[in-house]
This record gives sequence, structure tokens and C-alpha cells, in this order.
Amino acid sequence: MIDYRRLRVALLGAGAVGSQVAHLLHTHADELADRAGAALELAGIAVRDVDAPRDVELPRELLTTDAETLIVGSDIVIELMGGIEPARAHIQLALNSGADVVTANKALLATHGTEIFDAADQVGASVYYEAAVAGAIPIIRPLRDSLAGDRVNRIMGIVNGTTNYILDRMDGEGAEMAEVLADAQRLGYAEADPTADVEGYDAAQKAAILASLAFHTTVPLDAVHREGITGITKGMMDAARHAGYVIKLLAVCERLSGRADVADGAEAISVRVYPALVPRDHPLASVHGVNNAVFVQAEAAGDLMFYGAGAGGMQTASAVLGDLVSAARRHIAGGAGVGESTRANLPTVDIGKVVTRYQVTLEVDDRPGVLARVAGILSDGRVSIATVEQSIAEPTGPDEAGSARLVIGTHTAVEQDLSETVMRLAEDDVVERVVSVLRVEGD
Ligand SMILES: NC(=O)C1=CN([C@@H]2O[C@H](COP(=O)(O)OP(=O)(O)OC[C@H]3O[C@@H](n4cnc5c(N)ncnc54)[C@H](O)[C@@H]3O)[C@@H](O)[C@H]2O)C=CC1
Ligand SMILES: N[C@@H](CC=O)C(=O)O
Ligand code: NA
Repeated sequence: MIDYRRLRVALLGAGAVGSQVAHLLHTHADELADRAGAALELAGIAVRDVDAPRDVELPRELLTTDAETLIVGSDIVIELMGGIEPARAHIQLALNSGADVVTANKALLATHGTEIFDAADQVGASVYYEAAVAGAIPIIRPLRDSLAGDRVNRIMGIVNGTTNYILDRMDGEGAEMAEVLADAQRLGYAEADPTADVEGYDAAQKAAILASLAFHTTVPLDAVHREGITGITKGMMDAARHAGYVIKLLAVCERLSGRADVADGAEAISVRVYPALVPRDHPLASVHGVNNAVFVQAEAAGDLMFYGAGAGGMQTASAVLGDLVSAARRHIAGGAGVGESTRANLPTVDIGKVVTRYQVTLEVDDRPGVLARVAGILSDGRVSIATVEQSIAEPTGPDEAGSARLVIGTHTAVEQDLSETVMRLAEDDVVERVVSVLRVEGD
């Protein structure tokens, strides 16, 4: 048995992820010590209530409500409380007292990342956050280290497990969103406030982190366009299936160059999160349940795909423990940590300037000339039609005019042109209702 140097590890939070970290740290203590080159001693676990009932049994003597004292005496602090405060203050205290930090807190990093990374730089410490994006999937380290010599041009991914789980069950079983969300919460996938998942905030935070790493640029959260899945109905899922698509919540991070709205030779980026139609034969369409997948297109490497569990206590704990081993190795080796690379400082373009394909579904009067009228409005708005499918609804009474449903697939169009055109369609007499407007990605 090697007599390793002991490193004191503080764990803040013992929920879905924290309790699994404590469990695995205990179960695999010897192996982890061999890999880290140090014995990782769990010095304490900060909780809100030491007497609260827990799914995973934790050593009672390690539980404390005094997070500050625990932090100050530790070499490595693992923050798994979530939320902004007191997580932010605890991480600052940890860095100021010479500890390295491991966190899964994307909400905090996407909003206060610069402040935290600067604080780490000042004291020569490191912040590790593999678990913050796409749970168990290694994606932070590949972007930060493995692809540091390449130029990433595009990332497209499913980065929220809860919404993928919900959409997949709506698609596969025709389930309702509310009932499936309750299951995602019970299984430990959802955020403490699941609005973060279903309204796309969690995916937007992850997109900001991914884009910052990929494009060596600090991407503030308010530069990320965000739409959630609460507007997605069973009818939209059925229509998507009928048309050969599935609806997925996507995060898209793009490098843009050679554009009229960006100065000559300069580059910009677009970072956005929205539900989109994905062709059923696209690999992202086969990402089921709580799994995530991230496609990375890099100039030299070409196309790379990262796939696996995007949420879940045990799965996410794997990424946290990987970071813990890295932090321990660095702590033993000494020297300053490697800071974030943000010098490229690329500007972000507004969603209105993004170019993509769309599917617009309309209910229109079923009478001669309507199709030509709709086509004219689209053409005037610089939106070019790729496909049109028409289905006729039976009149509801003898005096009622029938109505028709038009499903229009567009060629690539500028978002602003498309949205202004949809507004014009909505106001036109022949259009009874705009049923849905969805972007199409991945074909
Ligand atoms: N659950 C998952 O699948 C994943 C979660 N994450 C992130 O990991 C972090 C933890 O997530 P979960 O374990 O799911 O959350 P959770 O809500 O199950 O656990 C958080 C725990 O921290 C405790 N806590 C909160 N504030 C505290 C305070 N002031 N003092 C002491 N304890 C406090 C809570 O009582 C709770 O037990 C979050 O930042 C989350 O976004 C990241 C990837 C996946
Ligand atoms: N709530 C998140 C947890 C992991 O980041 C998700 O569902 O993806
Ligand atoms: Na990850």
C-alpha cells in the first residue's frame, strides 16, 4: 500500500449528483488514489439539514451545515449545490484559500464565469467543470484541450437531458409534457426549478459555455438566443413525424465569416437554443431518453460526435470524479493552473441575421388562388419555397367554407425576413391561422 499524500476534499451539496460523488469516492477510494497520486480524503459534506432523509446513505459524522469552515480547511472543493448564491461565494472562498474547484454549476458559470476564472487566475488555481455540460459526456476537456490546436466552426447538439427525455416520450408514446416532466424530476434529471430545463435556460447556459470554449471568446448568457419546448404540442410532434422529422431542443454555436453584416475578413458567432425539426435519419434523431449528443465540426479534425448520458446523478458523478482526479494531480504537481482562452473576442450576431431553413404550417381558406397568394407573400419577403404539402379539412357544416392545411418547407432564409413574412401571412385574409413555425436543422 503506497503512503500517498492526503488531499482534503470538501463536498458542497448532497443531492442527486453530490450523494453519488460521495458514494463513488468512498467505494473506489484506493483506485482513485492510485490514479490521482494522492489519497482523496472526503473531509466533510455541506448540507442544509444534517437530519434530512436521503436516498443514498452518507456517513453522519461528515455532514455539516458549516460550509465555510469546511471550505477553508480543504485542498479541493466540489460545488454541487447548484444556483448562484451561496455557490458563488463558496467558490470564491475556496479559491481565495488556495483550493482548486470542481463544479457542475452551469447556471453559475454562464453568468459569473469571468469573475470566477479571473479569481482562479489571480491565485494560480484551477476550476474544472466537465459535468456542467452534457453530464457524463466528455466535451469540456475535448474542446478545451484536445481541440486547442484546431479551429471549431460549428457545434450542434442536444445538451439538455430532461427536455430530450420529454420530447422523446411525447414522440414515442404520445405522452403529455406535464406527466413526463414529473418522471424526469423523480429520476433526478431536472434542475431544482424545472423551468430552467423546459424553457431552455439550462441549454442556453450550456451553449454559452460551449461557444466560449469553441470560439475562445467570452459569450455572455444574454448573447444566446433562447426558446424552450413549452410551445411544442402533441399535434406538432405528430405533424413532424408525418413529415419525416422529429422535434429536438438543439443548441447551435456557429462561426460566421464572409457575411455582409460583418466587417471585411472579420468573423462573428451565432449562439442559439430552440426546438427544431431534425430529419428522422439524422444521427441526432436517434438520441433517445436522457441522452445527449454534441456534433463538433472543426477545420482540421472534420466532424466529431460525442454521445452519452446527459443527466442523472451517478452518470454526472463520473464527470465530477474525473475532474477531481485532474484537480488532485495538478494540486500535487503545483504551479499555476491554465486559465480560460478568450482572446479571440468575436462579436455575436443577433438571431434576426441567422440563416437557416424553416417549416411553416398554415391553415388557409380552401378556395382557388390561395396557394398563389401565399406563394406571392413568401416571394415578396425573400423566402423561397422548397416544398409544399396541402391537406384538406372537411367543412364543419353545409354553409361552411372548407379550410386547407399548408405545410411549407423553405430554402434557407434570413430569420428576420422569415419572421416579417410570417407576420404578413398571419394578417392576410386568406390565412386563417399560423399553426407553427419551426426551424429545420441537420439536413
Ligand atoms: N442532476 C443532474 O443530472 C445534473 C446536475 N448538474 C448540476 O449539478 C448541480 C447539482 O445538481 P443536483 O444534484 O441535481 O441538484 P439537487 O437539487 O438534487 O442537489 C443539490 C443539493 O444541494 C443542497 N443545497 C443547496 N443549497 C445549499 C446550501 N446553501 N447549503 C447546503 N446545501 C445546499 C440541496 O439541499 C440539495 O440537496 C447543479 O448545479 C446542477 O445544475 C449537472 C449535470 C447533471
Ligand atoms: N437538468 C439538466 C441536468 C444536466 O445538466 C438536464 O436535464 O440536462
Ligand atoms: Na460533460
